[in-house]
Amino acid sequence: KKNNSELSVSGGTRQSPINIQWRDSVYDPHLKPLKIHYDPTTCLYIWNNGYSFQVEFDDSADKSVIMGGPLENHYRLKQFHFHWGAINEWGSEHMVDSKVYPAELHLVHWNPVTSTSFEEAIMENNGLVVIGVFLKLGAHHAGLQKLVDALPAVKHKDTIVEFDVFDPSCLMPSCPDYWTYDGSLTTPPLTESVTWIIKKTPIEVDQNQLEEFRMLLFTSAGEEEKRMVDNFRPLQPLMNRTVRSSFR
Ligand SMILES: COc1ccc([C@H]2OC(=S)NC2=O)c(OC)c1
Ligand SMILES: [Zn+2]
Repeated sequence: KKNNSELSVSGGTRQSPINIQWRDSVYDPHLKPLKIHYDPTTCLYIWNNGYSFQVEFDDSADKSVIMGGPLENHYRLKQFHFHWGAINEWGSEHMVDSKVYPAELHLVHWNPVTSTSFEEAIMENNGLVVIGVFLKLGAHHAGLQKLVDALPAVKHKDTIVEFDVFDPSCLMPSCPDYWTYDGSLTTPPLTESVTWIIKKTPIEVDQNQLEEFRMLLFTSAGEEEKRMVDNFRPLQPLMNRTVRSSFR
C-alpha cells in the first residue's frame, strides 16, 4: 500500500498521457481479450464538473465490470467522461505516432478486490483501469447522440441531469486491439494508479456532435462564460516504461 507521497505525482515516473510510438510497442502474447459486461441500468446521471461532462454509474455491486486483458481481477465501472479541443485539429490526451484526435473518451473503473471505494482506489498502485477510446471526425454516432441531446441540461459547471439507461458498450469500437501501459490520472491528484488500456481503433462522430461538446461551459451560471474546450493535459515523458500491444 502506498500513501500519497509515495505515489509520486507530477514529478512522477509514470505520468499520463503519452505519445504511443507504434513501432516501440511490444506485442505481448499473454495479453487476453478484454471482457466488458456493462449493465445499462447502472447508469445514474450526467453532470458538468467544471472540467468535463461525466456520466456516473452505480458501483455498489459487480454489475458493470471489465476483466481479462492485462487485468488480474475484475474492475467496476464508476464513470466515463471526455477530453476534447476547440477545433478538430487537437483534443485527445494520448497520441499515436504523434497523431492527435479531436477527442478522447475515458471509461473509469476501480479495483473492488484491493479497495473499498473509488476514492480509495485512486491512491492504490493500479487501483484504477481507464479505457481510452479515440474519437475521429466521420459518420454520425447514433449511440453518442443520446448523450449529446442531454448536454444542454448540463451547460454550466455543477449542473446535473438524470440519465437513466445507457450502455457505454455502444461507445466501444468493435476491433479488440489495444495498447496497455502503467500511468496516472491526467488531472489533479495526478496519482500514478492507472492501468491504461488504449483502444487502437477510433470511433467516428460527426461535426455537430463535437460542436455540442464545445458548447458546454467551464463556468457556473451567472459567471462570465468560458467555453469548455481544450480540457486535455500535455504529453508526459515515457521514462522507463514499455507500451505493450494485444496485437501483432
Ligand atoms: C477524482 O477522480 C478523478 C480525477 C481526475 C481524473 C482525470 O484523470 C483522467 S485519466 N481523466 C481525468 O479527467 C479522473 O479520471 C479518471 C478521475
Ligand atoms: Zn480523463
